[in-house]
Amino acid sequence: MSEAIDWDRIGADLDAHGCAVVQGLLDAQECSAYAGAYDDQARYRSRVVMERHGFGRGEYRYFDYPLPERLAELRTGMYGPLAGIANRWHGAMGIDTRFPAQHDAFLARCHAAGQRRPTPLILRYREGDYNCLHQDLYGEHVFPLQLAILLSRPGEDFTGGEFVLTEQRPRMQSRVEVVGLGQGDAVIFPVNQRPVNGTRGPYRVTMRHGVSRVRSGHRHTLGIIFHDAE
Ligand SMILES: O=C(O)CCC(=O)C(=O)O
Ligand SMILES: [Fe+2]
Repeated sequence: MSEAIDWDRIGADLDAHGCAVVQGLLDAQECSAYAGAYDDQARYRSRVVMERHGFGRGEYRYFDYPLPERLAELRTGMYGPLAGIANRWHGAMGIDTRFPAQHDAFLARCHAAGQRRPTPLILRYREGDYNCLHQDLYGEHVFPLQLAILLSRPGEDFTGGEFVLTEQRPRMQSRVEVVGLGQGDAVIFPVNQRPVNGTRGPYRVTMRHGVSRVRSGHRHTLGIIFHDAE
């Protein structure tokens, strides 16, 4: 995170659209290093083949602790500013839980509740693979924002495979958002719910995310979730 990130713009985009993009969060070298280490099993605690669980098609691996240094820095560094947005959102949604300013303190809360397993993950999609709409909830403690970083080059390494978000509004039709990402770009999005301003004050909408079918090539992403898993 060498360049300054415009957190006011990110907060405004999240409020208005339910997602925000940070361009070039990782450089091309970092992206290919993560993607190239997909098969380096020593870094990961487990592997999930999506088809076996009805999650879609493709696979992913959860990193083990200790996380690679840069990944740990990214997770801790992004948490602080996002905690401010998360607390504001909880206020707007009438949810009592508040998040501490430091990621360590939030992780201590997760760990005390038995959520001790790291959740950062790397995903790999090949031709025909996709990720069904889902939510990354791993226990009672949920940090309401997460990010996904595209490691591959759209149009060069792969085609298709678009990141999508759906927003389910109470007693209304659902809305969809397709997020255009370049290599190294991150999308920040809600894990579960977000507040939307209505004429009678804010109401809650339910969000899900997924990936459309990869038409050709290989697509890798790095996912950063701030709560740990049971
Ligand atoms: O591959 C993607 O873009 C989505 C990955 C995902 O579901 C996540 O990071 O939680
Ligand atoms: Fe996910």
